[in-house]
Amino acid sequence: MSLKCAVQLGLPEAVQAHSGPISLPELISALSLPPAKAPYLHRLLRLSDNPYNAGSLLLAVLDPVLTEPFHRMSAWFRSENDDDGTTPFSATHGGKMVWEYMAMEPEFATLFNDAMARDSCLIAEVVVKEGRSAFEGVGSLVDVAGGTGNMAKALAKAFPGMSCTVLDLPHVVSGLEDGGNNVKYVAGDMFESIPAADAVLLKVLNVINQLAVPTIRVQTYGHTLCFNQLVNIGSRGDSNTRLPVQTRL
Ligand SMILES: C[S@@+](CC[C@H](N)C(=O)[O-])C[C@H]1O[C@@H](n2cnc3c(N)ncnc32)[C@H](O)[C@@H]1O
Repeated sequence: MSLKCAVQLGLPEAVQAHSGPISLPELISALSLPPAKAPYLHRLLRLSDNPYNAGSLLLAVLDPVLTEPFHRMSAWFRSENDDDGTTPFSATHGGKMVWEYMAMEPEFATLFNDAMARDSCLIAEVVVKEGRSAFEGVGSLVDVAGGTGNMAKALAKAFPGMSCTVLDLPHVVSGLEDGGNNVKYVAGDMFESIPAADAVLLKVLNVINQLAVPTIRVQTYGHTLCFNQLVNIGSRGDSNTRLPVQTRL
């Protein structure tokens, strides 16, 4: 919650905007805070603005839109609704599922999409550096549920011969310009159709308990590339899975 407060106050931006080290009084002034609050300010974590800034992710996951459903989990467990598709999220938000909710709440959707885009910046950098072989011979690729396209943009830049299509729901991609970097956007539902391409990219998150470090696997299943972010929740790892990126062909 301290991080949320720091981001809401605009602390990272104030530090970033200041040329050189910033003193506490200068920071208080830059943030337009009462001088009496100076003693408390040093307790807040400082985040700096850069493409990997976790601020929007933090604000998204701590937003009541996402935290409220957790307060209803025990009630959901006890309820007899196994076959009606109700989730803690939909029970909180008038029966809407998460993507349906996002389509109707642009402010939260923007926050969430920005959080995803920041994450993709980081993952794309690792994938491009460590997983190049998975893209050899791929002339066209479609990033399914690719959000606002940061992954596709990074891939198109790294592999100029490859054209990239980002498929996502209309409220996410409508209004986004086709990038000059061989990137175009298609609004649609992945359960209805996926644009034709040499390869289909899926970025998924798995929480498993065998790995010692967070790991990204670039796996290919036929023409499907799967960026599998494996997040460790265990304590032991084995030597085969310690690489930051694995390419499985
Ligand atoms: C967790 S976000 C991941 C976005 C992006 N792949 C990334 O890693 O940054 C999931 C994405 O799936 C999209 N999505 C959900 N249902 C979809 C559907 N039926 N068809 C296409 N996209 C969908 C959402 O709009 C959202 O952008």
